[in-house]
Amino acid sequence: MMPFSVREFEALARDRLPRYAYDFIAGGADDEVTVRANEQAFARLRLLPRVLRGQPGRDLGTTLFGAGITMPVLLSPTAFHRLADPAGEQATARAAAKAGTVLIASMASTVPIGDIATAGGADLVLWFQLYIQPDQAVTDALVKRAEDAGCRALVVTVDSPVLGWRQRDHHNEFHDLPAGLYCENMRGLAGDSGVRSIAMVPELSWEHIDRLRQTTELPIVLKGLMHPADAVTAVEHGVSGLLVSNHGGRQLDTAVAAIDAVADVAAAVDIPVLMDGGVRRGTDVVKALALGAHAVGIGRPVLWGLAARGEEGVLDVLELLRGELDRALALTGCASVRQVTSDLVREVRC
Ligand SMILES: Cc1cc2nc3c(=O)[nH]c(=O)nc-3n(C[C@H](O)[C@H](O)[C@H](O)COP(=O)(O)O)c2cc1C
Ligand SMILES: CCCCC(=O)C(=O)O
Repeated sequence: MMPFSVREFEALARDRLPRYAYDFIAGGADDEVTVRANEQAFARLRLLPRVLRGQPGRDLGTTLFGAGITMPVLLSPTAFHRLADPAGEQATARAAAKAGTVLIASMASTVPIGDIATAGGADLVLWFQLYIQPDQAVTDALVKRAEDAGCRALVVTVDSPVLGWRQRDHHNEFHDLPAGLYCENMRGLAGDSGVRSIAMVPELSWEHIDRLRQTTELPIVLKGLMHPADAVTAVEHGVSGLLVSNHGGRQLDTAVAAIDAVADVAAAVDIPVLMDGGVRRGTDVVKALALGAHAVGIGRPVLWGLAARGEEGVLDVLELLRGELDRALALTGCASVRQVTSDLVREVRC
């Protein structure tokens, strides 16, 4: 069956993946209230279209930190792509390059960042997601690896001072990567224990961000920030962008849906605000833009594409979303992503 939506890709991926891998990807923290809320919140937002604004075509392109991208849909960082396909992050990188959008490579990738960059080639806009490590020398080495690979931004995940309680992983006893898979970016660094050697740092604070700011010239994006007061503080600390996210409901369960946090954060700052969590349709992208996001990220949909059909599947997912976004813009009366305004969304009770 040819999938015609992200949801249909998920069904295909579910059939193909071993149970533990499907659960790792689909699952979230505790009761998974926030996993569900991320999608449900989009359904609660409804579009109020404009008509008769005659336009021959739509311009989906935008720019981020000086790089042009063909649509405001990024690949959010997700760990362990080789769980979904043997080519792992290399396949994902090729698809992102072909689609002309940003790949935020996870620090927990199963292909080293340099090889991801090589696979994507010169066309790929590559960013690196970082968990700041307890040992500064390890963090510095990771930043150096990302810079050497040509990454154009650092995305620092700040919603994980400890890891969320992933009940499905406990039931499946999924604690170590299968033989042959490795957190490749950690290889050879101090404390590298081989498997899942990434540490969460409960002490993480603004001082860590200040220190990182002094270490690198790359733009820093904070990922996992939801509160407008934190957004203001981030700007004071020289942060260049924000990715509003609750980690796809994998960290703090019962956190508000990511889309519900966007408007207040966007109103509080002048730097680019991105969001991820629950984006499954082109109409979701329009809603996020209307609420002030510059672009959105997708996490699980990429892995569904990868598990279903490798590189081609990731590209199919991205192109499905591009088509949906294009149609949604046409149907709301927008000639470009810049024309999406806040009056196009209404919240309903359902
Ligand atoms: C399987 C999986 C692995 C993830 N790994 C990471 C990671 O390594 N680093 C990170 O910052 N976020 C990670 N995330 C969170 C995503 O970046 C993103 O916030 C989330 O998936 C967005 O929600 P969505 O899956 O509904 O699109 C992961 C999410 C999933 C589903
Ligand atoms: C130590 C890897 C963490 C990956 C991650 O962020 C997630 O599974 O959500």
